[in-house]
Amino acid sequence: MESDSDSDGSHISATPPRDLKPSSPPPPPPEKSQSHPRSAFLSSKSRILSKPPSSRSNSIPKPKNHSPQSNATVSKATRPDPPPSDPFPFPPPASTLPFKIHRWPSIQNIAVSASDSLETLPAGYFSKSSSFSRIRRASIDFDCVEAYPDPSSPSPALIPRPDVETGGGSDCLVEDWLPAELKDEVAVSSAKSAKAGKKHSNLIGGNVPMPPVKLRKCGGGEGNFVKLNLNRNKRKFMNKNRRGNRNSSGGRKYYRSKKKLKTERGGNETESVCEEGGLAPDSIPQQNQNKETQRTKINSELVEEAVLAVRNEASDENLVKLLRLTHGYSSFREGQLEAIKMVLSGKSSMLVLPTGAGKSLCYQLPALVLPGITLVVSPLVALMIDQLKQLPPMIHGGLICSTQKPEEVSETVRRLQEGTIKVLFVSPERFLNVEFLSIFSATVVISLVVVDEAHCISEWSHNFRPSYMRLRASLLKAKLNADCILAMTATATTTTLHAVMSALEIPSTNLIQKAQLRNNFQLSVSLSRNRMKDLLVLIKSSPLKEVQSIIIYCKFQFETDTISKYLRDNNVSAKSYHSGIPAKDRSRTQELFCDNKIRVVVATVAFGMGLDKSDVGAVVHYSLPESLEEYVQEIGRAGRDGRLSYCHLLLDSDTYFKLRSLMFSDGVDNYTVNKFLCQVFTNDKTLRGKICSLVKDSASRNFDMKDEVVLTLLTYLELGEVQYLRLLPQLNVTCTLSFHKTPPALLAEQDVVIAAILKKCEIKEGQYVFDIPTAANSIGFTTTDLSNQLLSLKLKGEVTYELKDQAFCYTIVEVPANLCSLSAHLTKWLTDIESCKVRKLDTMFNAAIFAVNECKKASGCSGVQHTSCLQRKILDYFNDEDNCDVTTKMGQSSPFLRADIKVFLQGNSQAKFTPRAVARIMHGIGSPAYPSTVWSKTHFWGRYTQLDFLVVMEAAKAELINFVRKDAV
Ligand SMILES: Nc1ncnc2c1ncn2[C@@H]1O[C@H](COP(=O)(O)OP(=O)(O)OP(=O)(O)O)[C@@H](O)[C@H]1O
Repeated sequence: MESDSDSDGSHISATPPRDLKPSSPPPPPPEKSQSHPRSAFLSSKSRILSKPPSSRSNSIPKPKNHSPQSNATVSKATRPDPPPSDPFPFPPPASTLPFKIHRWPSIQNIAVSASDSLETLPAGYFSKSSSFSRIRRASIDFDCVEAYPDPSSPSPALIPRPDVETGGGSDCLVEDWLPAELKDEVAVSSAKSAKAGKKHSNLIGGNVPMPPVKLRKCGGGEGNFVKLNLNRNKRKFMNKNRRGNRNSSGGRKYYRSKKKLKTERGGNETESVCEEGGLAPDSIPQQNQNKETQRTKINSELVEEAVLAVRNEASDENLVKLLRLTHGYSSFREGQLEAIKMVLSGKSSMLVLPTGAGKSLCYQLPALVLPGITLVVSPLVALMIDQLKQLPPMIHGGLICSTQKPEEVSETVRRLQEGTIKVLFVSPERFLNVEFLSIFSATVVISLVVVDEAHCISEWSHNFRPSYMRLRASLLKAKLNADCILAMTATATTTTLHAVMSALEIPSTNLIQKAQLRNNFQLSVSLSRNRMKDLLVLIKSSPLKEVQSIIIYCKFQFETDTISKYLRDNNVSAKSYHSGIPAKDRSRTQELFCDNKIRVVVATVAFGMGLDKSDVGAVVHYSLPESLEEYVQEIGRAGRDGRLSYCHLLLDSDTYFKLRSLMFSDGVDNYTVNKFLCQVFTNDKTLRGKICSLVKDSASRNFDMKDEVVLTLLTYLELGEVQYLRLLPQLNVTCTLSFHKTPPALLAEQDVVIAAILKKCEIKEGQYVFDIPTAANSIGFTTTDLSNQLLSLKLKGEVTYELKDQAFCYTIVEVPANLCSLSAHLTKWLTDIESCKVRKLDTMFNAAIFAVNECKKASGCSGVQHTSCLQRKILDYFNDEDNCDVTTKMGQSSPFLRADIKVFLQGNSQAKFTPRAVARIMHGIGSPAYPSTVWSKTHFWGRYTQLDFLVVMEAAKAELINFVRKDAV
């Protein structure tokens, strides 16, 4: 068998390889190919704004040397190979081309691994496989093919598990997805083959080298180190200066100029500008300090009086007075007063206001008035820090997240218990866990729970966060005695709103919803064949050339770096921003941008959350957003000062195809989920209530699921309708210990932990290797207790140790009565979420395509400017998602697909595949068991990105069945 996946039978490929050099003229194209999708980009619509003629010179596509028709060395390449249906119904080209173009647009451009550099995907970005439903449609019952398998004794039908270190392919055996009758056939055949010493033809060979799977850095979604008490040294009452100012850094500038002045006058050169933007308190001249103190005192008294007045009567007048004193604003914005009054009267409410409309104020004022504390649950640490900083000085805030040091958490708890914190920010991962609940003694009363970015609760939102499942009214009431909830979002469809309000038990009468789109945007979109050039032209042409601050959003980290460099090379001051850049450099970039020292930030989605720069004048989407929600959220970074701002989308098909493929990168199948559950709820009953662990690396390869998907499943098992388990902090579970002073046996006599370790360890080359949870369980310790004990022995010089194998840890609360139905339920849940995400992407793409291709330009749209039609699409979408056009532009069939899959399987007959695995390879998506580093070498990699993933998966299933059947005969 061929072991090199690069030579997987490409010479008999049904479609030609991509990289062969042309050696004969292209074959005559089929009639249909005149409407080649790429050629659509040549239409006049593809010209962006006032693009100079030179940039249009490449408007006629050159045949690529990888194109099907250019390859005469391939046996079947003499026939045209476009898919029969037009997956991309752009209008035919206006130009008369010297040759016809076939339909395989730059597949190699699309073939980027899913794991390459896609910016932090929301936790809910897993796919599921529609395989579940598709398989059902094919009336093959794949449910529970292996209910409760004993992991130690594989069914005779199963092929021996491969060594995942050495081969490609997952631990999900090819037979797992087979119909029962075929499994029997294969079982017989396998047994025969085994007797005859024959290797199963679809078995992973041990000779395909498997590169190490890149692990993400641990730390989850709360990756930033957070200093406590950020608002402690805040300048008092500087908010009025800072807020509502065209230049949001006005306050900072004021202080900086003072510093400069002082230095010029020979003042102390060592005085520092504090991180929050003002001078450090000790540098303020004594006289000023006194005045400041005096003012603060008077203000505090006034605020206290105003608070009392509101407590007596929450009238408009009293509230405006309080607003003036706390925030310096003379009036409320639309929706604010309504929301504040609702909350003050103890009614849970749902607040939907556009980005930048001032939602934070709707909990800040009540926090001051209500007797207890206000808990704010926020999805990102960066966002929490920002919100903490933005609290007015008289509202004391604190923050709790998992990346804090223990002493920082203790300090917050101390302040909380002594009553000096009014607003506490907490991440959803922390919320309601045992440690968190222990903070709240009877003395700490919670008056209000605020759920920021509340759409994250709903699976049907664009940004579902499994950890938000913790936020259910019933749980909040039971565990925190919290009756009043304020849910806030800027972007939610009707479906999402219903889901959120139902989870938080908010009556429909308590919905405060204003238009989800501000009306100071000019929305434009253009088709682009050369986005980089078009972007430069855009920025250097009117109206953007007059705009001081611009954000460019990209989907991939590498794009942000490339584009910012390109812009700099062309005299545009630009910096990139993404989560791969060190935090210090990121804040520096944000600071430079806020201070107008750089004009452009080229960023992934990581930039903008909590950014309160009011004068961003333009947002350019270099990549298609994944949903209209994302689009609205990102354009919402512009024009927060109310001025007209420009939002341009550079539309290209490659990005759409790539994103659509990636939507399927996290899918799961019922049989995989079933196996997963079997491993989680191990048959070993003695483990009930004990600490269990799943090593991330091996679990993700065995089940061919990303860490995020594993975590989502575990989170569901903890927070779903029934609590099956309790998640514990993740840790490295394998410890290799060396003793240095006291001999091990002697130390064991003095130390119960060492005694337990010696009983549970293996000795390898003089070192003691053990599993931390196993050792902890044997003496009833928590893993933290055991780790602390080891640490103290290390500090005494007794031992040194190394830790490895990062794992998810949990204890089992209840073993599900029926693993099969639970796995079916979980699979359907994930599948539905994936379909929803795909629909959202299609809707976004359709809206953009409508603007460039179908907009009649009757109602104010003109040229590339489509404010009116896009606004209408967006509002329709938010008002009633179901009415939106979600027809897909993806191809639904190809005459060559089955043949290509067959060739691929033949060329890799030693590897095991599932239909999903094959479809992923055809779509150029890497996965833990089939990493792009290995599989991108096959020439089928990413070949069918323009065909619907589900269609490819169906074809793969049919071919795999044929393959196995043949093998069984
Ligand atoms: N009544 C008001 N008058 C003037 N400015 C206000 C008022 N309320 C809020 N603002 C200012 O509007 C800006 C945006 O407020 P905020 O950050 O709360 O918006 P948001 O709705 O939470 O936005 P996002 O959804 O983007 O987080 C802030 O600078 C805030 O101080």
